[in-house]
Amino acid sequence: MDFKEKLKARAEKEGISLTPKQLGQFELFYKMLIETNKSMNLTAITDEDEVIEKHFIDSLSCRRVVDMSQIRTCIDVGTGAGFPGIPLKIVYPEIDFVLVDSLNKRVKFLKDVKEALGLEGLEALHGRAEDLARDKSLRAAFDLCVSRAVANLSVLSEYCVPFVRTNGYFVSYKGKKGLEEISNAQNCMNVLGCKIEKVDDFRLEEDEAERLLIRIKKCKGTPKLYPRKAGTPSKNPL
Ligand SMILES: C[S@@+](CC[C@H](N)C(=O)[O-])C[C@H]1O[C@@H](n2cnc3c(N)ncnc32)[C@H](O)[C@@H]1O
Repeated sequence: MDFKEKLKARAEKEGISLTPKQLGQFELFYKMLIETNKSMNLTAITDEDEVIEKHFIDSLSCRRVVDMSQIRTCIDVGTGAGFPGIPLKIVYPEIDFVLVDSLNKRVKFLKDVKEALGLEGLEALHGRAEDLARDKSLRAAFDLCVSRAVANLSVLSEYCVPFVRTNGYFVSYKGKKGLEEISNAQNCMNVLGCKIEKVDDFRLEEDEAERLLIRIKKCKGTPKLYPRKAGTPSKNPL
């Protein structure tokens, strides 16, 4: 089977039906990822099957805990090479996405991906979450924030929750260590005015690793103090 056939079949098992256009966009993204990875550190995962499973299918898993048909705006914090943001944008083109990363060369790669794939309604922004969350056009502006492999849950919630509108969601993609992080995050949830509403524990078909999706609901406006200045959340987690 070629790349598109494999991805189509794998997505169908997850209940996702991909159009020829979407399959073409995934294939082009895969090619750009592998080509650019030769000169820039984007990902340690390069095998075709593994990219499909651990990057593409994994990125789409937030639909397990959020009704994506209710989402109009989404921000991906610490997106790196575009995970989970780019796969989500391909599958949900009607949602406006902002992808944020503190490494400019990765943001430049994402701008090239946007152009090549013809992704309308997607902006790649260079900056630290702690600084960008103070920008009036971004603060409390999103129905959903997603983030994978960026920081522990308390630190990450301080980065992410300020971007979410009241009653919106932050979904944190975690491995099995996520459970311990949840038990240490209660103070942080209280301070930020949010709560852990749902935890989904699952495995992907082609990967043994335990995965955890943590859905956090923002219950009220984030106090102005948060996020604290760049570097403070990770040095001194809430
Ligand atoms: C381990 S990578 C994960 C990338 C991607 N989310 C994934 O799952 O493949 C973490 C990324 O978060 C970015 N990052 C770390 N701290 C950040 C911050 N405070 N604000 C914005 N981006 C940050 C890094 O530059 C890096 O690209």
